[in-house]
Amino acid sequence: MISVEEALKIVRQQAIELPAVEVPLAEANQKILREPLRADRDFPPFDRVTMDGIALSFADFAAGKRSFPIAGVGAAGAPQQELTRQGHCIEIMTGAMLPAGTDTVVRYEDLEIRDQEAHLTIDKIKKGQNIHRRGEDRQRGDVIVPAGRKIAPGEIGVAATVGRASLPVTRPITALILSSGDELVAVEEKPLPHQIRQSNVFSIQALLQRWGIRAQIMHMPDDPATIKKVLQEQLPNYDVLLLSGGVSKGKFDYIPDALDAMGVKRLFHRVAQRPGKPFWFGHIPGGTVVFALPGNPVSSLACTRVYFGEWLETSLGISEEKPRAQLSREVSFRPDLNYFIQVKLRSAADGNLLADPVEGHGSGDLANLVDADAFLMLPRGKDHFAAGEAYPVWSFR
Ligand SMILES: Nc1nc2c(c(=O)[nH]1)N[C@H]1C(S)=C(S)[C@@H](COP(=O)(O)OP(=O)(O)OC[C@H]3O[C@@H](n4cnc5c(N)ncnc54)[C@H](O)[C@@H]3O)O[C@H]1N2
Ligand code: MOO
Repeated sequence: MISVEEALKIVRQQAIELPAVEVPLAEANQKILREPLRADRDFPPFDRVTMDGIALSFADFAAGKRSFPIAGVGAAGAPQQELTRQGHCIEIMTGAMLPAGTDTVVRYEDLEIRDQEAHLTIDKIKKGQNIHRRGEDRQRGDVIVPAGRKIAPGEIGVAATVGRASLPVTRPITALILSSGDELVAVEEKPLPHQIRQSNVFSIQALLQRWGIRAQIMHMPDDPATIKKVLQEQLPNYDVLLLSGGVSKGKFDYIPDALDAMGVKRLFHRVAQRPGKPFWFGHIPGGTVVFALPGNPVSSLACTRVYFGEWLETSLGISEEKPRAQLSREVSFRPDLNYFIQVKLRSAADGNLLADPVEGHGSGDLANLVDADAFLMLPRGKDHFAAGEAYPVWSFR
């Protein structure tokens, strides 16, 4: 049995390289950008008026002028106007190019217009006011978004503004979620007294959607020959297989042997943690990575969130230190295991993230997951955890 830290390290070492694919802008959100986005023009591309009002020359104001005959009107989207008559102004709208021959904009709220003339109603204006200067934000040729960045609404807006209708992004992972167990029946079926409905595969599929993965689902009976056949057929088709159930010590727990027989190399089996102790992890060298998750619903969800999440984020180059949350009350846990305790998260008045333990009835209690938001990792080596102590947290909401 290995420690959580060793297990995480091994999982990270199996990160894979994914190719880049071109996707339409509308599908790029949350994916990883593979090439830098550069400014094709200055940001903004011209001296942009930021208030509806009049554009004038500050020198006229400084010379004492307070009334300005209107020489023209400029809308956003119209070519640049030019003020040629000294002491005049041009009515100008937000988003328009600043007219040539002007350097200052006064908003409508600070003037009155009578007889085609604008009369200022304020005494103080600043030279250059209400203008967003050309190139003030970024210069043409600047890298605005570096390669490797996770795309979010800001990056989408920049891509659009520099004229990219499609973007090169990391191809999404292909994943198959495979359950096993003769007690499991389809969701649509009415279980007999000794049966239960499939649920893990759907929870795991939903969890994977947080990373934009559309995983397939399949079920296998507890029959070694069938399991091997399904594995043989499916292993070459996916980057990842997530198996649920059949990895502990039961007489019908065939998964580890079947994986071994199909050439999947075991990298570890059993981790010093609860839930999820019987977790099995391996790979086909240079090929498919396999997460064989313990069948209990809380265990399979916790292992997917923590280990699959870490593997995926490392593969995508976006693995980060996990956020931490503070226990809101004391907890005792005696076994010499890391404890991924279920918690509800809330933010305290001082801004700290607080974790309210919601322990439930063990790793088979799938109803408890609806009362929780996250797994908080309490470390081994102590059995009493005081209120206020902070630990890493993995949200599954
Ligand atoms: N002698 C031992 N027994 C067990 C150990 C152990 O160390 N020694 N570990 C326990 C722990 S911890 C866990 S977790 C489970 C994991 O066992 P398996 O991975 O072999 O899972 P199964 O036995 O197939 O299933 C466990 C439990 O979960 C239900 N299940 C399974 N798949 C699904 C599914 N797709 N949807 C809903 N529910 C599912 C299954 O019916 C069982 O009730 O082993 C302990 N035993
Ligand atoms: O992995 Mo088991 O989850 O401790 O019941």
